Formats: sequence, structure tokens, C-alpha cells
Amino acid sequence: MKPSFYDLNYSDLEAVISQNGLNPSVASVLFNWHYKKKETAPCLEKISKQSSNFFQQNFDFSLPEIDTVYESEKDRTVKFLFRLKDSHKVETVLIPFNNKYSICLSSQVGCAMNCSFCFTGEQGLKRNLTTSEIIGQFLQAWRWLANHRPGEQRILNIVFMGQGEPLHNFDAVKKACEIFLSQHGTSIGIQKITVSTAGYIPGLKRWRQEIPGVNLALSLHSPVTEKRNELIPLNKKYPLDEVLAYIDEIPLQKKQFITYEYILVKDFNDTPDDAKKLGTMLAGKSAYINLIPINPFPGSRYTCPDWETIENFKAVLDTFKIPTLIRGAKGDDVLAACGQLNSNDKIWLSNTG
Ligand SMILES: C[S@@+](CC[C@H](N)C(=O)[O-])C[C@H]1O[C@@H](n2cnc3c(N)ncnc32)[C@H](O)[C@@H]1O
Ligand code: SF4
Repeated sequence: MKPSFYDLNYSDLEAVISQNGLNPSVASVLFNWHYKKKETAPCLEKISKQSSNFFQQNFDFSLPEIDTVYESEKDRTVKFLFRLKDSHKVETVLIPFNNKYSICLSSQVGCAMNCSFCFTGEQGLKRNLTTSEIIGQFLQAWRWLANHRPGEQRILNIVFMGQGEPLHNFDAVKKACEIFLSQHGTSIGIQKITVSTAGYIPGLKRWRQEIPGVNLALSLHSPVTEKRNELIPLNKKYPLDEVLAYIDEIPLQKKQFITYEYILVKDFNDTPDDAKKLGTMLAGKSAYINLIPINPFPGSRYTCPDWETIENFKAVLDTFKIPTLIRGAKGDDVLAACGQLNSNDKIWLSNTG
């Protein structure tokens, strides 16, 4: 099987070109056409016949195929179910804001972390995605927008908050970030990419050295060990205080924050005392808190607190002067909100009736 063109970052591509005696300018032409103009692959007519033959013979230009598209009637969120070459499936979400979009990318088919509140966790880990499968989600979603919502193909933010634990698939996610950031390609600003983690320390260790400028979000969910253990079993192996110690060492740019995500679960982690413990833990850090009222999914065991409880929780955090946002669910009518993704065939079939 040929390697995928979309697995190459810019320096990989330059190396391939130089090793095969091709014109060095081919690298920027190919990146420009595939990633900046996002033309349909392979765009090989833009380069010499010799280079074109070489790439056609040696690289695969196919992308994950769109299997099903779910459009939210509530808020125009779009969820894609992609079919991969080996028939595995994975989901991706376009979240609209002011005629622009954030894209929520998946990094794995399923997830190994088994968090008790997450539909993806129930799926178990099937496999890591390749860089090309990550990049492919972006390119296919962009092309879908161009065809179905012309004039709206502005994807301004990329968040790794879909299926999977991105730091558990560090190499592929890192390379995808490098392609997104490349000035020859999509040229997305470094602060427009956010990687969310449940606290996978081996990945955090590499973060500091390898991609410190990309934004990081930590799924914190409870400062209380027993509660966090119940929500995120990974906490037993990599406890929160160790995770926070690693995060504290990440060098931040001016005005850069670490986002701490906190799902609110009724009668579990939603009291003023929980909020006080959270505020005490994060006070003095360059922190931004996202409060996420828990999203339900078929068979989920937790429920969401009422609005008054949520506002009271935020009011306690406000006394610590930590910027805090209550993040409303988008796309929950098509199971596209945080933690509702699951590309298991049986579940997908029962969702679509
Ligand atoms: C699906 S995860 C993917 C990224 C990474 N694995 C993580 O846990 O941070 C993205 C975000 O969704 C949150 N999430 C998972 N299940 C949820 C649910 N049922 N309701 C609300 N948020 C949920 C996670 O805690 C995390 O903050
Ligand atoms: S919340 Fe994140 S780490 Fe936990 S199971 Fe879901 S995708 Fe995996």
C-alpha cells in the first residue's frame, strides 16, 4: 500500500523531494494547493510531469470518506461520520459561531481511557488515527462546507476534543498540528489550536519540548481524588497533582492560558464546596475554566444539575477571580456535543433508527 501524501509534514515532503532529485519548489506548490487552496487531490497538474509521475506512483491521495452527515436543526452544528480505509469509523464536528466554525477533531477510533461519563470511552480503543486521517477530517469538512454552505468555509479554530485521547497518539497529533501550522499550508495561528487531555503524563512530558505553543486544555472535573478516580480512571495511574505539576512547567506565551474543563454532574461534583476546592487549586495560575454541564447519551448514568446550581458554582469561582465560562451544549440533538461521539457501528445504527 502506498503511503499517504497527507502523512507528510513540510520537512518530510522536502526530504522526499530532495532524495528523489525533484525540483525543490514542488514542496511549496503541493502544500499550497492541497492545504491553502484545499483543491481536490492530487493537484498534480500544477507541477512538472516528472514530479507529477513520481507523486502519483508513490503516494496515496485519498481521504476518509464521508459516510453520514448529521445537521443539528437547533443550532446548525454538523457531525460527520467518516469511513476509514479499514472500515473503522470516526466522528468529527463543525461547531458554528457567527458564520464561522470551530472543528472538533478525533485523534483515535474510540478511546482507551474509559471515563465513566463519556460515550467515546464506552467504545474502548480500536486504534490510533494516522496524521492523514486527522488532516482528512479537516479537509473533507472544509469541502463539505464549500459545497453545502458556500461562503461559510471559515474554520478558525481546531480543537482536539472529539473521539480519543490526543496525547495517547502524540506523534500523529503533533504532525497534524505541524501541517495545520505550516505557513505553506493552512497557516492556522498557533493559538487557534487546542489539544484537550484527560491528563496523560507521557504525552505531557513531550508537550513541553515539542509543541509548547499549542493551547492545552485539561479535563479536570474534580479536585477530589476519589471523585476524579471515579470519573477518570487514568487518575489512579497519573494523579491530578502530578499532572498539574507538569502543566505548571509548560512555558506560556503572553496572554496564553491553560483551559481547565470541569463537567458538572448533579449531586456529585456540583456543590459550592466543590467549587471552592477547584478555585483554591487553580488560584494564581494562568487558568481559564470551562464549566460543561454534563451531556447525556444513551445509557449514561449521570445527570445535569439545574441552572441555579450551575450559576451558584460559577459565582463561587468568580470570587477567586478566575475567568470562567459556562459552555452550553451545541449539536446535542444529533449527539454531537462534548462526550457524545461514538462511532461504534451498532450504536450508530440504533441512533439513526
Ligand atoms: C471527548 S474529550 C476528548 C479529549 C480528551 N480525551 C479529554 O478527555 O480531554 C473532550 C471533552 O469532552 C468532555 N466530555 C466527555 N464526556 C462528556 C459528557 N458526557 N458531557 C460533557 N463533556 C464531556 C471531556 O471531559 C473533555 O473535556
Ligand atoms: S473523556 Fe476523553 S479521555 Fe475520557 S474516555 Fe472520553 S475521549 Fe477518552
